[in-house]
Amino acid sequence: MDSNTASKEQNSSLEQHDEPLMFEAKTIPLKGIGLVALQDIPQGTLIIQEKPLLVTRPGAPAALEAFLSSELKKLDKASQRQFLSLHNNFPGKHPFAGIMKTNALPCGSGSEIGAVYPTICRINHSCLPNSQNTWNSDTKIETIFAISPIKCGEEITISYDKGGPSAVRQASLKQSFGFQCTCVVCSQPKALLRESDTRRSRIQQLDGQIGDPFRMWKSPGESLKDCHSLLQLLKAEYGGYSEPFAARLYYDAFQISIAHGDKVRASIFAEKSYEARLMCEGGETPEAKKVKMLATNPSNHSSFMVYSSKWKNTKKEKFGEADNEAFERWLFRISN
Ligand SMILES: C[S@@+](CC[C@H](N)C(=O)[O-])C[C@H]1O[C@@H](n2cnc3c(N)ncnc32)[C@H](O)[C@@H]1O
Repeated sequence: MDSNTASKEQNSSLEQHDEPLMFEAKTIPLKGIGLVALQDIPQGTLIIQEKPLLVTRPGAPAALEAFLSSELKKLDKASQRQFLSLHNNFPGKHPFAGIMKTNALPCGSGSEIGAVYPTICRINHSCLPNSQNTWNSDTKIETIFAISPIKCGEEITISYDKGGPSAVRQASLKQSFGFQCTCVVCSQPKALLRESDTRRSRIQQLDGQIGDPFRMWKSPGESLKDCHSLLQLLKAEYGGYSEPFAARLYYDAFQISIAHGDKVRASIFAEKSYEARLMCEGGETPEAKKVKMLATNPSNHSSFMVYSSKWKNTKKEKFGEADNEAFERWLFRISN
């Protein structure tokens, strides 16, 4: 099926939804089908939510093919058609496994289990995406939220990459998805791309450093400073729309603070993590609910004072300042 026919079919199945759609499926030059906004979409908007067509775990191609073939037989004809119309970058002996490999999104961050969706799987990649995909393990539904404002006519994009500088991203996108990325980041003039590469490499490095439990234990002040540096880098690289990363970063800062007994900062970090999650996945995921609860009761976390009580709050401590910069320095324990 060519991509024009496939996008027409896609739109006719979308028209069966009750709500007016914020987007349409369209052929995008050099990308096959993509989703394009039919209206301005504000940041934090739920664009679409879908149940999986098929869920699977990784396996050898032949075994996966047999599993998918039997799962496919259990679907109704319309769903079978939707699955078979999805793009396949790996045609050949194992067509069902190829469709899965091209389209499956992980059911949760780092999960080996993946799922495909009739419409969400039409969303193309950008290294500066305007949307985020999230699996809700309670409702078993995948959501797409706008993580930055999207203009009418703009393509809706998510990120397929695992971060890092452009050469690393390009190689992995080429190998896993068969395309050369020409997004706004990758097609910047060389000097700007170099600056972006430096920031993204440093972002990866800081991210790894912050997650090191030994450092959180022995040098929590340094870990917290890294969180602050990472936040500045994210703001520079993602133009102020860094919520998907900030949600995790604030949760790391929460964990560092609570493990050394600082309930006040921990509560603020948990609230900030919740606000960031609200923008990119809504308030109904188990992760968002948990962090909201921790903002109210930070000491409910299992690592409360596990490393030390050296940051236990005293009545004398002055919590926060009116001025934003001073407040940030206080929050991240940055001395002059
Ligand atoms: C999950 S599908 C996305 C929808 C797909 N375009 C379609 O026609 O159904 C992934 C495939 O879309 C294409 N694709 C996604 N993002 C792209 C991009 N930024 N540039 C070029 N092709 C892209 C690649 O062929 C990739 O393997």
